[in-house]
Amino acid sequence: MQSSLFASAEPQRFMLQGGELTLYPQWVSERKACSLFRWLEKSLAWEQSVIQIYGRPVVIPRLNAWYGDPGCNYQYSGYRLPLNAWLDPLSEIRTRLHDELGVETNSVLANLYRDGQDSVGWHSDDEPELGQNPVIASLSLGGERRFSFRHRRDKTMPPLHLTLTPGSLLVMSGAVQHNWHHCLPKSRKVTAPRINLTYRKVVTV
Ligand SMILES: O=C(O)CCC(=O)C(=O)O
Ligand SMILES: [Fe+2]
Repeated sequence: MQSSLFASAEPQRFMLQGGELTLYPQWVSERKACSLFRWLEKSLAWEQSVIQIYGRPVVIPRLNAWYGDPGCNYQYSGYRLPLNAWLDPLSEIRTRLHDELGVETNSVLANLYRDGQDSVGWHSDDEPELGQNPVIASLSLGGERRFSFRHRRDKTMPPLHLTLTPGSLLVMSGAVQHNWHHCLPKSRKVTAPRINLTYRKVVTV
């Protein structure tokens, strides 16, 4: 399935077995998405982390940075990201997620895909510190990218391909992380960098 670029700002819902995705195509205006992108690109504590895959060091093909409440520690693939204190524009989005959508978070993982060669491979956000069935709210800024889901076990389930446009918010909830993997593939068609803010709730603070 391929989502089209909706002119309407109506949320789109996708029922995935055991979970749900809600895509708000224009959660942030184009103008605001643009200024936020520029500010985040120059202001966040970006680093290119080195993770462990099958015991070997791998330099991730993107930059990332971690912000959150004190004690919100987050580790993936054997690497613990340094925790940074909230910056106002990041906490403003956190407050809006809570007030408008009832999504409670205490941290945010920012990703910067510098070009089409930057990516994130198939994974699910199922680290123990996020608890069972986490709600993850993901804001896209900058260049548009494709984002795909495939079932973790049942290969007969059709994959889902979304296009994440600047200003769009994707909320993943229910058993999405338990049942599905997601990825942001490399692409030769990409012409602009992208920043993604994935708001999360670390439950083992
Ligand atoms: O860039 C994205 O939209 C998603 C990134 C992601 O899946 C992650 O940080 O866990
Ligand atoms: Fe993820």
